Amino acid sequence: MRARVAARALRGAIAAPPSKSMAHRLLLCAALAEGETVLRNVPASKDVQATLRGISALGARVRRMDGGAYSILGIPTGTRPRQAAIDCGESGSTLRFLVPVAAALGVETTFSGTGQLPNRPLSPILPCLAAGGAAFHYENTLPFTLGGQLKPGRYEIAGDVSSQFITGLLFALAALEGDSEILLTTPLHSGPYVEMTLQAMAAFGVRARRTPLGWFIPGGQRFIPCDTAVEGDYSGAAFFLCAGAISGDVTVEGLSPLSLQGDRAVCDVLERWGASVTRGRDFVRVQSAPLTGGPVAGEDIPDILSILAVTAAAAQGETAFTGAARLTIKECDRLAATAALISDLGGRCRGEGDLLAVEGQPLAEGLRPGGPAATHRDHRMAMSAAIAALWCEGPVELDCAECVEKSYPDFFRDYEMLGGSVHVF
Ligand SMILES: O=C(O)C1=C[C@@H](OP(=O)(O)O)[C@@H](O)[C@H](O)C1
Ligand SMILES: C=C(OP(=O)(O)O)C(=O)O
Repeated sequence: MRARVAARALRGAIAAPPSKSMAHRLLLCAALAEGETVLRNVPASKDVQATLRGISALGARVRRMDGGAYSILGIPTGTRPRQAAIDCGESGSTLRFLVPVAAALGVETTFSGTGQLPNRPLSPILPCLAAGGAAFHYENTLPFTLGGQLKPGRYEIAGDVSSQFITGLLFALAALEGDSEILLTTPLHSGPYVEMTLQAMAAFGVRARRTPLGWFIPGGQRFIPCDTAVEGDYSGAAFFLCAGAISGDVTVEGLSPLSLQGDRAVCDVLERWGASVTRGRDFVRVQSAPLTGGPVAGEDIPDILSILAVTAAAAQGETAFTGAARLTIKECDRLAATAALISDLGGRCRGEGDLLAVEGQPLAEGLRPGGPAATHRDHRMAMSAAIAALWCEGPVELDCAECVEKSYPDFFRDYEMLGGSVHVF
């Protein structure tokens, strides 16, 4: 499905979508708990559907309630399935969280996936799982089957490929009877995501302690079921907050200023660049103002780098994002795709090594042509392209509109609510 989108400015208020990252985590904890958890404000995104399928396959009983809530009966200790098959769709989080968890539960599980997922890295976690008791034969693609039984102990892993491996290990090791330790062999990137993991675990009464080189996870802990709601998503909201900064006045409701989400940094970056940012108790409002770009460290905030680059294209001066190499292993090579998107629409951007560099041009100095935009079927590229339409004279034509369903199914509805035009064909 293609879409032609256009907007001169976006104005108004929308509700933040629920956080996909927090939903994955709370669902995992609920699956590991004994008894019934009620989880409210669960996103309808495809990735979260994949995690719901995954925990069901491992033995959790999932029931949809009214209004986006779910009841989850945790995986019973005595009657776990011996085998399971999980289609992770395109969700890296689902795969990388569930691989160590399945091994901790001792359920022989076949993991499959679509899109780029079979090509995204999994190998960094496999040696430590093998040393810890898991058994598998992995040929650098999916499907692959993992069996064996993970034991408590010492797990060494790189911190700079994907933090999702560490999140998965934290869940898995906390479900074992003995004490364990995670040791980072390289510095941690995407660190705030690990903090979100610890926060989700704490909501279920489970703890891990930071050590100089990793985490200590006491064994014999129990995940205690609870009734909780998924918080609003800064990663999805970032698209419209950036739109407010480029041209307009956008309020996103349901965003907590206390959230541990690393992508909350979008507010600080936009403010530093000159936008007017108001942080309320439960909302963020961004109003446009003349923007001047400036350097951004991207190591911890990979999911907002593309939309920040699109925003920097409408700012005065050059903006350099460091830590951009990790964008090459997302749903597409987002480093190349972001540079191509901005360049194809008439802006200036290059991606090289660990650097994404944008040469901006303020709106007052003229609009860019617009035209076709390649999404590579990547939700964050599609949403970035739609916001880039704000600095384009003509419409922007996306080659795939439905890919937004991976994280933000209502994206185009919200785009229209704020005054943008969307024609799907
Ligand atoms: O843990 C998470 O919820 C995520 C971690 C990040 O991945 P990396 O840790 O691989 O950077 C991020 O890009 C992804 O969208 C969600
Ligand atoms: C990379 C993403 O998610 P995942 O790694 O879970 O597929 C994302 O949402 O941009």
